[in-house]
Amino acid sequence: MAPVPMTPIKVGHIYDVQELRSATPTVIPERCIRDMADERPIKATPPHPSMHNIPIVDLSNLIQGDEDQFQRELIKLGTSCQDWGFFQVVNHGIDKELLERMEKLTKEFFMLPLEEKKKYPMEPGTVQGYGQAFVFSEDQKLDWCNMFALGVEPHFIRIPKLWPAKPANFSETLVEYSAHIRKLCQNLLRFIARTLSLKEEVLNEMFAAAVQAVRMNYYPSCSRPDLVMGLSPHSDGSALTVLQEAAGSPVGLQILRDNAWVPVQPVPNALIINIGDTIEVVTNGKYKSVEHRAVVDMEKDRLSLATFYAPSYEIDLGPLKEFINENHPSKYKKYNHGEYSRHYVTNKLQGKKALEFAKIQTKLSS
Ligand SMILES: O=C(O)CCC(=O)C(=O)O
Ligand SMILES: [Fe+2]
Repeated sequence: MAPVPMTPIKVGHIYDVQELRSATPTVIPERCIRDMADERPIKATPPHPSMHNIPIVDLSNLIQGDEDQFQRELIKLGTSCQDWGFFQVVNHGIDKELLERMEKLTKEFFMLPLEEKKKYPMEPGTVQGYGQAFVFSEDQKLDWCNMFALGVEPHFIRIPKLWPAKPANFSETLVEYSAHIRKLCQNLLRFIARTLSLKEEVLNEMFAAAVQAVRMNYYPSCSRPDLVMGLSPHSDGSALTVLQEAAGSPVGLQILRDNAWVPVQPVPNALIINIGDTIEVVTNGKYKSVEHRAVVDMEKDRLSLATFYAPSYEIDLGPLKEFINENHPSKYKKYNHGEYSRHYVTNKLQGKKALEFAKIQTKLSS
C-alpha cells in the first residue's frame, strides 16, 4: 500500500453493495453486471483431476516436529508453493479466540450504519479506508464487495483518521491480530526459504521492515450471483497473503488452475496462504503467484480478512542469483518494491497484468 499520488480521478458512483442489497434486493445496477460471458463467475468447466482441494500444511510439524516429520512437512510445503501457489495452514499457533474476536469486530464494523462507515472513506484512487479499491474510471465494472483496508506496519503507513472509533476495541485488536499474523509470515518465509535451499539471511534483509496491510472484504449475498463478481481476478502484489474466512461463510474464493476456476473449501481454523508477486520474482518464477477471485452467494453474506505481507518500499528486488542459470535466464528485471506497490495500487485488478511491470520482455516470452 504505497502512498499514491493525489491526482483527481473520476470514478463515477461507487455503489455500497450492502445498502444496495437492502434497498433493492433484486436489482443489479448495470455497472455491476459483467458484460462478457467470459467475465461472469459461472463457467461450465469440465471436471478436472486437479479439482481437489488445496494442500494442507501443518506448521507444528515444522516448528516442533521430529526430524522425520519436519522433512516430510517441508517437502509438502515446497510442493504446495510450487504446484499450487496456495495452501491452508493448520496448527499455525494463533489462538482461535483472537481470530474469532477479530472476525466478530470486523463483522460489527460492516454492520454499522453507512454514515458511520463513511467517516473513514477510501478516497478515489487510494487503497485505505472504507469503500472499493482499484476503481479508476467511470466505465469500469464494480465488484460486489465492500472493503475496509488499513495499512498497519511499519507505523508510518498508518492513516490514523481512518482507524475506526467503533466498534470499541477494533483498532487495538487489529494491532494484536496483525502482530500474530506477522509472526506467522516470518515463520512461513523462513521455512519457504528452506524449501528453496536459501540461507535465512537472504530473506531477512528483504523483510527487515516488512510492510503489512489488512483488507477486510464483505460480500453481501446477491440475487444474481451469476452476473456479478465479488472480487475481480488478480494475483496479490505481496510476498505472502494470509486469508482468514469468517466461520460459516459460503465458499467464495476460487483459484485459477490449469485454466479452470477451482473453489477453495476452507478447513475450520485453518488460514489460507498464497504466494504473492514478490516471491514469484525472487524465485524467478519457480514459485508463482496464482490468479484468484471471489464469487458471491445467492443466500449468504461472506466475510474475509486478507493480510498482505511485503518487503519494505526501499528494497530493490529481482530474481536471486540462485534461480538464474543457462536454462533459466532471468525473467524479471531489477526494480524498487515501492515503485511496484505504487504501480499495483494504481491499476485495476486484472489477472496477472500488474506483474508485467517486472517482466523482461523477450521475443519468446508469453
Ligand atoms: O475474499 C477472498 O476470498 C479473496 C480475497 C483476496 O483475494 C484479496 O483480498 O486479495
Ligand atoms: Fe487476493
